[in-house]
Amino acid sequence: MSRSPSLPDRPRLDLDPEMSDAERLDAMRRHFERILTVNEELDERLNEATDRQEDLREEVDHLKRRNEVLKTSSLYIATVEELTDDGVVVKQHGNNQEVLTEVSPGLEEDLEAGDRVAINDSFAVQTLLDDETDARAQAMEVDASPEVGYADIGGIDQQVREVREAVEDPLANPEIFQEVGVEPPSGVLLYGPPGTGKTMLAKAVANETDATFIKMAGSELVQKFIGEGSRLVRDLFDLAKERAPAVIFIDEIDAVASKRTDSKTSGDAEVQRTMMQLLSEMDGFDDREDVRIIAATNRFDMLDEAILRPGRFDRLIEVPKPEVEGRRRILEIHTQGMNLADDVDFDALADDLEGYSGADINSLTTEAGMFAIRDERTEVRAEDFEAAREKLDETSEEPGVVGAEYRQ
Ligand SMILES: Nc1ncnc2c1ncn2[C@@H]1O[C@H](COP(=O)(O)OP(=O)(O)OP(=O)(O)O)[C@@H](O)[C@H]1O
Repeated sequence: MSRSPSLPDRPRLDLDPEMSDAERLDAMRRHFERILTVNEELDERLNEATDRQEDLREEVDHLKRRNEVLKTSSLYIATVEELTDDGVVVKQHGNNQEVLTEVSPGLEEDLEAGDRVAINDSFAVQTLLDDETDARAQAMEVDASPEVGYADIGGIDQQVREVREAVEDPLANPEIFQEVGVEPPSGVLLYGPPGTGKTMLAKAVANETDATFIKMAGSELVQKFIGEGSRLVRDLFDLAKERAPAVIFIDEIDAVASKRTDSKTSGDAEVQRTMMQLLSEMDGFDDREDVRIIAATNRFDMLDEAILRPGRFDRLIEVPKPEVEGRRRILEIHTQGMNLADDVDFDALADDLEGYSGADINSLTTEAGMFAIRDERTEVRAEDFEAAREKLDETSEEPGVVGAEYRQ
């Protein structure tokens, strides 16, 4: 950086007592002119300094922002072990490394042993995090006895059979597998368009085997803190073992198990770590007969093949949209409690609903009921189903509305 030139000297007025009045006046005029010049020069220097100050301020702001980004993009999760006079002992999640570290000013008083905190690259504690149980509760749905049975699922009988074979038999009769000497499939992967009954299938199999249903959405596993996703995966498997017999259902598995991309952002690395944790939990799961794992995806094409290897998700079951007979059955299931008029013809209706998923058919029946209510009738007629179908077909033209993106 160049150093500023020194400031101009202050002009001096030298008056000689021998001077005549005219000479004095002249000297004073010249002095006055010198003062004006110096003043102009100082003004100019002041403007320069103000501009420079402005530039520096911008630079400081920029550096502050960068610092913020750096701080937030590289935080790790740790648990406070002990508060000592020399600092705080924290244990980092993931590698269990213990370190004695310092705390950001203003945080010291809030910390207690057992707290979950975010630490930066140099292990300094940056933030106090919410209670871990909150994070767990948000990410997982636990249902001791889901109220879905096989009879509630229509049009995918073959898939129900396959899931029962791969999940129910090892839970209910593990000895058969031992006697025959074969390993039951490790994990079942259900794939197909949205709303075709994948979640229902997983719930039904948990219900019918009296197992606890534990659901986690893949998108919830992709956490912003380093180490958090893999920790949740570990928690998920620990919880399943505690609550066994249990069915673990990982929805949207593509969020954690997509093909590797070329980009090397820290977010991708974190997703990779979460997937590795998932694979290692599955690989290390020897005595797994009382915990079964089901995953689901709408994006089979995106999956990393590593998760499909033997011993992992090695039973693939496609859950397609229902054919006409399946649509008829799903219509029956979802109108069971409805007061239907004689003119409702399920065969004709099922024929017309080409491309509808189970979830679409469920919406259709509810919508038809709404038309009857609006018309102040207690009986649902064929015309209500027709009006409901028109309404759903209309909304499905708009992107983002149920059905639009996957109805071929
Ligand atoms: N085969 C089916 N039989 C009966 N009802 C169905 C069927 N498929 C879907 N439904 C209805 O649609 C709702 C949503 O289905 P579900 O959540 O099981 O779909 P999904 O395949 O898991 O969807 P996503 O991929 O979007 O998670 C169900 O609660 C049920 O009312």
